[in-house]
Amino acid sequence: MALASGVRFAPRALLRPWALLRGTTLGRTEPAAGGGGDGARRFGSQRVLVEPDAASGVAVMKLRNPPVNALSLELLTELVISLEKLENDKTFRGIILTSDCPRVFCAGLDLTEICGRNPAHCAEYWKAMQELWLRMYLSSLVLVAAINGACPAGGCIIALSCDCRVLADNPKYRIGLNETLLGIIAPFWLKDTYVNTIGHRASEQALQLGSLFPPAEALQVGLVDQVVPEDQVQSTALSEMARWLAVPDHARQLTKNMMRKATADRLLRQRDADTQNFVSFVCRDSIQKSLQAYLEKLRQRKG
Ligand SMILES: CC/C=C\C/C=C\C/C=C\C/C=C/C(=O)SCCNC(=O)CCNC(=O)[C@H](O)C(C)(C)COP(=O)(O)OP(=O)(O)OC[C@H]1O[C@@H](n2cnc3c(N)ncnc32)[C@H](O)[C@@H]1OP(=O)(O)O
Repeated sequence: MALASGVRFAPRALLRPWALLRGTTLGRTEPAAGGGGDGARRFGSQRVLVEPDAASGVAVMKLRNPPVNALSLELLTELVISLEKLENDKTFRGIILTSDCPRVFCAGLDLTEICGRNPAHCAEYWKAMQELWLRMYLSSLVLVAAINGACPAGGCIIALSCDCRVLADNPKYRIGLNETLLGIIAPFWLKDTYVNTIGHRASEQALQLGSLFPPAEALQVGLVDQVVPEDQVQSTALSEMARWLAVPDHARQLTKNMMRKATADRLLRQRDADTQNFVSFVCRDSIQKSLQAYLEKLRQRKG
């Protein structure tokens, strides 16, 4: 990902993303409802809808992996590819990331990807999670999260990777890293991202307690930048975007890189070890049992 200055952000480490997309519709371009010209054409994939506005240089990227936008391997892969596509298109300077699923921004890791799966699958899955975080955290584009639903754990990771967060004012839309309540542990790079956002003491407390913050508290602790009525989330995200885009790209990009590079480099240096830790941790019998019990609880809660 080369900047205008020639500085490179994240190395293109990933994956074989295309191999995962058999049977999906990524790359399809279609006119948006009521749309006409180029700026109104949308593209995307099965699970990520992209509505680009060439005139403003801003694309709205919608997660649509119902019912709760759980981060399946396919969703992670499609997000990386959509992000890359926008980054490689000089028309675009910013992305507003939001959810197409009612009441949920993103439910975090898709627990079915790590429950009852073999170590190779868990490793592939975790590498895709690392890749998305690296790409988002170091993106040269401005990323604004328009958080229009619940945002636990991995959902919060996605939001924290953005430059700015706008949360809808609904007490059900809680945000935070609740991993400990599932009996799992946030990896160091996620902890670092939390600390970078809300500071050490607040992170220490929130991580250990697995706190999920309702909007007013999320604002107070600095986890989000604005809390607004639900019907103003998109317009506020657009206003925020305008504020960020008022800054010359090269200066903003280099500053972002300066602020975030050390955190990303730490993962890049230990990526394999982090994957091994993850796999050996989640494949333990005791962890599998608690994840299974958590999933079961979620499924029963429904009825
Ligand atoms: C050294 C390091 C070592 C190890 C590191 C270890 C781990 C890595 C750590 C951290 C990274 C991140 C971790 C995670 O993200 S774990 C996932 C955490 N997510 C949650 O706790 C959220 C769970 N979901 C909910 O609370 C609710 O679903 C939600 C508030 C999002 C929406 O509520 P709603 O009432 O609208 O929907 P539900 O009826 O609850 O759910 C519908 C449907 O979806 C299924 N579901 C929900 N969440 C998940 C999920 N995360 N994965 C898979 N499936 C999920 C739910 O079971 C229902 O299914 P069904 O009954 O079959 O319709």
